[in-house]
Amino acid sequence: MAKETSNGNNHVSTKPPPEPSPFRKGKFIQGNMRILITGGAGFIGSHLVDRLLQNEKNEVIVADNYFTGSKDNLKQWIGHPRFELIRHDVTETLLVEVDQIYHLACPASPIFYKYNPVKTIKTTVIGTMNMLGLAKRVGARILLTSTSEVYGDPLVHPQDESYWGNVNPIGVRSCYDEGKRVAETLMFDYHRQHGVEIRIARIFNTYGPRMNIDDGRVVSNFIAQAIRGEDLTVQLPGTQTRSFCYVSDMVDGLIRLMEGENTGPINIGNPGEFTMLELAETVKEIINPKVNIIQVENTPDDPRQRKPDITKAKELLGWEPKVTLRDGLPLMEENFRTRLGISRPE
Ligand SMILES: NC(=O)c1ccc[n+]([C@@H]2O[C@H](COP(=O)([O-])OP(=O)(O)OC[C@H]3O[C@@H](n4cnc5c(N)ncnc54)[C@H](O)[C@@H]3O)[C@@H](O)[C@H]2O)c1
Ligand SMILES: O=C(O)[C@H]1O[C@H](OP(=O)(O)OP(=O)(O)OC[C@H]2O[C@@H](n3ccc(=O)[nH]c3=O)[C@H](O)[C@@H]2O)[C@H](O)[C@@H](O)[C@@H]1O
Repeated sequence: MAKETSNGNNHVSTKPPPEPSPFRKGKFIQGNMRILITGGAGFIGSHLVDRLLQNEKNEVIVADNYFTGSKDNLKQWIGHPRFELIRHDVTETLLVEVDQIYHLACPASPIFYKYNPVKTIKTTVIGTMNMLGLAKRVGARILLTSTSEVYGDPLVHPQDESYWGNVNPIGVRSCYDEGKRVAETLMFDYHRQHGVEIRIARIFNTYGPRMNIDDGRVVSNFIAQAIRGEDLTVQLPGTQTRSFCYVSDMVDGLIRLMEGENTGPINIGNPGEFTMLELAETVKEIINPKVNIIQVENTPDDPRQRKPDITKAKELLGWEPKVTLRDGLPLMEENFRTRLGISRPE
């Protein structure tokens, strides 16, 4: 019987987990932990690489198609003996021998995931199926970075993991929301049917250094606009809320989830909740008090409120975020100023 790691009886696998590599069972010498990170050239993935490679017992392989990520995010590791970078699209089969898989590959910013919605669905569905097939073959544990978007435009506030969501199945965001919902389903089906060891993180808006400057997400937009002295574009109505988690806290939560005994899904996010107007005011105050805040049209199906209930993460992972928005914004500002080549006025 597989270990009881899940949150409901019908979610617990009746199959033993697939056998890990014989290398893992070596009596005298245990090899390094080999970790695959799909989407590791992206924003969260590259910070995860940094953290995992601090442990000398870890080897990291990144597989990424560079759609929204870049080699630049990993330049400090290229040529390192415990690091390998593969240009690979997860919608194709990948044959590697690994012990753990952090499966992040997927465009995350709405403007990027809506750019080619069919490809986004292929990435979430076929990509996740491919990674689960790999996990099954090599006996690896796999963690999926799911999203708070599985809750859609939530009718429950704050959102806890038992909420099934309020998602438009045919809207312009559905390629991502529904794609991630199917990815979660696939994870639990491979767990129940094949015993694959799974972990699911439901990530809430995360920000920090290395986000693409023209990424389109709200924190990167406002910071780049404030540094350039442009208007901060608050999309209507401006009263919609989000909860923003600094990337170092996120990486810490993901590793704890991977190393722990719970399948999830577990919300990982910062419960501090802000309206977009409040966020704009805060960015203005901290980065450039001279800029104007303007209101612009929004896109369809934008969720009106979002705030994680992180009781499970606290209890099961001993995790809670440490970095407040006011502490995180200046860290991101510094990184954006360097990349934009605009220093802080004296
Ligand atoms: N940042 C957030 O606020 C947030 C919130 C919820 C969930 N997530 C999830 O976390 C993960 C990482 O998000 P991020 O913010 O770092 O985004 P990101 O866009 O910076 O990173 C995604 C990475 O995946 C790669 N990728 C995309 N499609 C691929 C494919 N078909 N094959 C291989 N690689 C592919 C991209 O090139 C990029 O490097 C995503 O799965 C996203 O859905 C992020
Ligand atoms: O937490 C999550 O689960 C999701 O968070 C974000 O999705 P979203 O919250 O829509 O991200 P943004 O594009 O940053 O939008 C946040 C809010 O800011 C507003 N916004 C955005 C950009 C802008 O310039 N101005 C502005 O007011 C949007 O209307 C929206 O209400 C991520 O990009 C998704 O990948 C992720 O899954």
